[in-house]
Amino acid sequence: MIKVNDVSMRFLMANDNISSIKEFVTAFLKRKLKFKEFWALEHVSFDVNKGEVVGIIGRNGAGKSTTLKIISGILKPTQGNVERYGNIVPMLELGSGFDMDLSGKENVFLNGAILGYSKEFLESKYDEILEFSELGDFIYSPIRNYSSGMLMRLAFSIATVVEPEILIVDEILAVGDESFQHKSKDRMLELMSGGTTVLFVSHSMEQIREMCDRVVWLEGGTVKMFGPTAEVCDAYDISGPDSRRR
Ligand SMILES: Nc1ncnc2c1ncn2[C@@H]1O[C@H](COP(=O)(O)OP(=O)(O)OP(=O)(O)O)[C@@H](O)[C@H]1O
Repeated sequence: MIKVNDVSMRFLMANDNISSIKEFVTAFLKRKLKFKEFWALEHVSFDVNKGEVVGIIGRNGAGKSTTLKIISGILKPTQGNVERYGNIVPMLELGSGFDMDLSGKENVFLNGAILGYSKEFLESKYDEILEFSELGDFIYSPIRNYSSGMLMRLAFSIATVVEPEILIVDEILAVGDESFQHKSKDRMLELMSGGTTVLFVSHSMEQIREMCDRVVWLEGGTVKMFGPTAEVCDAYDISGPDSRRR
C-alpha cells in the first residue's frame, strides 16, 4: 500500500546570523548567503500493508513529521522514493485548504474537492459530516467566525467521514475538547478496524501500543528499528532518554 524506498531528505539552512528579510535578500543578491546542509532523514525504508496500522515513534527532531510529509507528497525527498497505492488523506495540516471567507458548508465541498472527491460523493456524505462536526447552524457562517476547535472539528469530520483508503495522521487525537477527542479516537478505531490503512505519529506510547500492528522507531533521521508493536515499543521504552539523544 505504501513503500518507502531508501528515502533521504536534506534541508538547507541559512548559515549567517540574518535577522531580517531585507538582510536576507541583500545577502542573497550579493551571493553572500551561505547554506548549511542538514540531513533530516537518511536511507529510510519501510512498508505499510493494506489495512495495516503503522505507528512512527522517536524523540523530538527524529524525523517523524518529515517522513509523513514525504509520504503525503507535501515534501519531495532529496533521494529515494515512495510508492503509494490508494487515495491518501493526509491529516497533517488539517484545514490547510480552507477558505476563511466561505461558510463551513462551502468549505466541505472545497476541501473535499482538494482531497479528490466528486461533488456527488460529497453531497451523499454531507449530512454525516455535519452531524459528526457538531457545528449545527454554524455550518452556514463564514469559518473566520469559528474557534480553532470548531475548525479542527470540521476538518477532522471531512477527512474521516469520507472513509479514505489511507489515512496519514500526525498527533491527531488532540482535536477539539475532551468529548470530541473521545469521539475522534473512536472514529479512528472504527476506520482502522474497517480496513483503512493508517500511518500515524504519536508521542503517546499507550496509544501506539493500543492501535498499531507494526512500529517504525526513528532516531536521528534513520530507522533504528521496524517490527511488531510490542517488540519495538519494549526496546524503545528500555532505551531511556539518554541513548535516544542524537
Ligand atoms: N523545513 C525545514 N527546514 C530545515 N530543517 C527542517 C525543516 N523541517 C524539519 N527540519 C528539521 O528536520 C529534523 C526533523 O524534523 P521533524 O519535524 O521531522 O521531527 P519530528 O520527529 O517530527 O519531531 P517532533 O517530535 O518534535 O515533532 C529537525 O531537526 C528539524 O529541525
